[in-house]
Amino acid sequence: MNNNDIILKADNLYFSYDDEKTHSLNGLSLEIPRGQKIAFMGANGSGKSTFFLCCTGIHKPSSGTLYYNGEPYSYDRKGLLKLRSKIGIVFQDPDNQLFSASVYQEISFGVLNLGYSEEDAKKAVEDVIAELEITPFRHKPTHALSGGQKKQVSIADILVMKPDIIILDEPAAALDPKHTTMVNQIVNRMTKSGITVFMATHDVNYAYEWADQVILFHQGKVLMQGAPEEVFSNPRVLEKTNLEPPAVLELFHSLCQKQILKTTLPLPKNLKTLEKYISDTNINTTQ
Ligand SMILES: Nc1ncnc2c1ncn2[C@@H]1O[C@H](COP(=O)(O)OP(=O)(O)OP(=O)(O)O)[C@@H](O)[C@H]1O
Repeated sequence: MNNNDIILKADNLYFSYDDEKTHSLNGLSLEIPRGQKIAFMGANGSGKSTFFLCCTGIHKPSSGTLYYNGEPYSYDRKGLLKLRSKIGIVFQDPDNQLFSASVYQEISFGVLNLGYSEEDAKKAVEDVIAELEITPFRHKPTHALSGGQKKQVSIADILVMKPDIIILDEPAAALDPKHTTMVNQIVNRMTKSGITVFMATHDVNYAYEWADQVILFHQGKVLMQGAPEEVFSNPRVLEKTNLEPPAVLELFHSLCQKQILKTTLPLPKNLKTLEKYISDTNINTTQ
């Protein structure tokens, strides 16, 4: 792959929270292609959140280098300001992110801090309020919002800055099905507009269908990176990271074993494709 196609690269990162005996990142290296949807998976404590905090410049690795658009990270004030505007993180718990009194203040804080004029900030905030359907509660204090509304505002906080990369740490955690669907729709719109999306998730079915690439973390480094079909068809790495294969793949393989479907078919991405395989087979056998 051409180097210009790599938006973020990590080279041999180490990071420890307290002492140098336990490494939360333990020689982690990876390359992320621009404009893709990347699912980060792995057991609890495997280092996903720590890596995300390093990506945004909140943590600095004790050794190793991060590159954004081919340039090594710079941790001076100017470098960090640039990182903050280009790589945004939406935390798992919105209460760790929202700190302004009102929704409007909350969403405008980031752009005003980046030096937008009042007028440009107003336009950017209004656009994102409309896009994320925040209008009905735009005048509410942030502490009075529901969990789903808080999640919408915390995504708006980041989107308003028009980042190149948006990092979502388990965006559907604690959301009901309606709000999960809404967040998924927002994420789909982001990827269509060319933003590179990193998402930590434990949901193998979602990751399998959604992601262009899956990165499996294990003990602070990358165990495997590849297309979802490739990663989720590897029983050894799934077992090591405590992951089950996606339901649609399990069903497909079981139908192949029973010789209802042919193993030569491409792996189905979702249940709709699997249903089509089955109905095509029925048509072929009844003709
Ligand atoms: N603030 C902290 N202080 C001390 N240790 C921490 C802190 N945050 C994370 N760790 C440790 O760093 C390691 C990696 O944790 P991290 O939160 O990055 O994993 P994760 O893959 O995001 O986990 P999860 O899926 O549970 O969110 C773990 O051993 C964890 O205990």
